[in-house]
Amino acid sequence: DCFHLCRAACASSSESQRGCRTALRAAMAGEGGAKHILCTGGAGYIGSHTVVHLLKAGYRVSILDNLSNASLKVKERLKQITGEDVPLFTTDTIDTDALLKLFKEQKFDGVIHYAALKAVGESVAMPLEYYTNNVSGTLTLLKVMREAGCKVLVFSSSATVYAPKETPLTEQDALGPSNPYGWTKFMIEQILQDLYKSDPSWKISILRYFNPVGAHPSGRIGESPSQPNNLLPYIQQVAVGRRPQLSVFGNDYNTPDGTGVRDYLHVEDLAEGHIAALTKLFQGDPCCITHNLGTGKGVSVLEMVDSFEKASGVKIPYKIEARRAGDLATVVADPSKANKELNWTAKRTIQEACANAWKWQSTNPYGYEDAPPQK
Ligand SMILES: O=c1ccn([C@@H]2O[C@H](COP(=O)(O)OP(=O)(O)O[C@H]3O[C@H](CO)[C@@H](O)[C@H](O)[C@H]3O)[C@@H](O)[C@H]2O)c(=O)[nH]1
Repeated sequence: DCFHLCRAACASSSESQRGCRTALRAAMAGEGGAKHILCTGGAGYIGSHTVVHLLKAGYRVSILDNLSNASLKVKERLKQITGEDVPLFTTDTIDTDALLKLFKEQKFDGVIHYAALKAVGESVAMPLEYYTNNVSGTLTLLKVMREAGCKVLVFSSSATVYAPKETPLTEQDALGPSNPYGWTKFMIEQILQDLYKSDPSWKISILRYFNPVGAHPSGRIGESPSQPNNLLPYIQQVAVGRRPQLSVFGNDYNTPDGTGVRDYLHVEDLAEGHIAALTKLFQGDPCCITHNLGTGKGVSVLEMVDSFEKASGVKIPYKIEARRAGDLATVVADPSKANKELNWTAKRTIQEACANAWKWQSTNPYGYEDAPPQK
């Protein structure tokens, strides 16, 4: 079919990729036109990687991002990767009038909603900001989507909605977040279920991600936290000399090497999971359906350090410290529902994730920011 022919014809230059996408969109036009997707939070870590894959799959894309935790530089990096100048609107999701205007002007066919505050510790200190931004922002977006008749939504949820448990987690497992950030995701999931019950013409996909890692293989986009909380970004910053050493939070857990075990998922696989979910919504009946996106495999902190050292050739000094409050020994997904229903599987390895993360970090040691002045 056209899609596979186009893919086969795709060379690596962005010029020919653009030609390929034009052909793909022309083919989609025969089926009612290339769908126009709005990615809220599309300049962020996961959003920016998804934009690349949406374009590759023949979608038209616009980004909505208030740049509170993202850089305008992402726009030029996306152009370098894809050859396309993706429109970026800096509207806030809680600004109803601006959103209404945007939806009137642009005619979106669907939305992937990433825009949110996401730091667990910060959410404990600033719950009102988190509930306002994440929950109220989503309510505004949903009301505007309803008003505009745009009722296709992929929502960025998190494994953090589950109640603490140490076996592979299925979508049926008990929910119960342990911090305000997690509660905002939990509440939005509930709002989406209620919305669908009230109006079953919506098509809604809720994706619960486990631990996204890695970067685009080009090294042009990646995760860029100024203060990293998560394991791999911290290791990356130790590797480029921004931090002296890694603190390993506990080595007395009931795991093979005593350190915490998580389900690390390459951000490129995660991006493809969104394309699979979105495409399924467009092809299928109205629904409100939830899927875990993870690998199903656990990796310990020390295994991650070892993989990163091998991928980068850089030694990561670390020190064993006390357990971090609230951490569990093991959190791993059961991804079989997504494997089956979305025909999606996480394919990339931890080694690939480390190699890609290193390419990004070593060529952009301060992420999208300029290096601080020398003392
Ligand atoms: O400097 C560090 C950072 C982390 N860890 C350990 O590394 C593992 C992973 O930690 P982290 O990368 O912080 O991920 P999680 O604690 O699993 O939390 C992530 O994954 C959750 C979903 O599973 C989301 O809710 C959170 O937002 C997201 O930060 C854990 O065992 C931590 O104890 C360290 O030893 N040192």
